[in-house]
Amino acid sequence: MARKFFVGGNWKCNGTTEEVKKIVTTLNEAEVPSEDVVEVVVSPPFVFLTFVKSLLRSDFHVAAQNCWVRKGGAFTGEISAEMLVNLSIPWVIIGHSERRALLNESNEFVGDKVAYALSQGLKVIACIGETLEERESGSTMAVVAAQTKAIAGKVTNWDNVVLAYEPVWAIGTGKVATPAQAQEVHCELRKWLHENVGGDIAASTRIIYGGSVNGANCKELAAQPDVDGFLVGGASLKPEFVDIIKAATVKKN
Ligand SMILES: O=C(CO)COP(=O)(O)O
Repeated sequence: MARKFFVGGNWKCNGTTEEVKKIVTTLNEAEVPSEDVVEVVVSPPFVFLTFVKSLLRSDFHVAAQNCWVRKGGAFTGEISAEMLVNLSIPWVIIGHSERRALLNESNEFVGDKVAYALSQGLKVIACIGETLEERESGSTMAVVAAQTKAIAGKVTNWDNVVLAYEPVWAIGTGKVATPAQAQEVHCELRKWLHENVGGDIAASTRIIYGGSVNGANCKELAAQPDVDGFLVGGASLKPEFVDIIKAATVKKN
């Protein structure tokens, strides 16, 4: 089954109103492959979500960077999945390594969040990835399999899930995984899905790569058979994000 190329821009905790307008203007003026070829989703901080949604071209979509694990209520500072649905925000990023590390989000908690967000009708970019220590000790696959298992155990319908492999050592470091390193893990993850979830789901679920992706390295990564797109941090705030979107055409050659 064909997997449509997916490019997400995770703006993290960045931007002023002026900067946000500038990024959106650049995206709106860009000539990129059609929606049939590439799915583009940008993820501004919560406070800019509706603003970006109102300005953004209609073939690009928005994602929140997080949401609460259950129904909203007395949870000061949290944003619920129901609120995102109410505002017609279609996507949410869950389990980013920055939240796992800095806010102690466990595999279990991330799995619960993914399940709840899906149950409310959101589409989810679920993030996994190993630290440098884990890679160097040879436990990369064990770590990402455990993270994926915690998610897979609670997901009944994979149609609205994109799996983002983001090695922690590659995030914000300029130290991108080599195409071979990315392909190896993506291929293993697809095998894991095949064995533990099902062949059809393994074949149809997009597994995207994140970690120091930029305009210069995106094409080689995109050419890998199991790399179905990207989740981009720093470079998604810059005009080169457009070049990363265009890397989708590599798949058609
Ligand atoms: O964390 C990331 C995307 O979610 C990747 O960040 P960088 O592209 O800045 O390395």
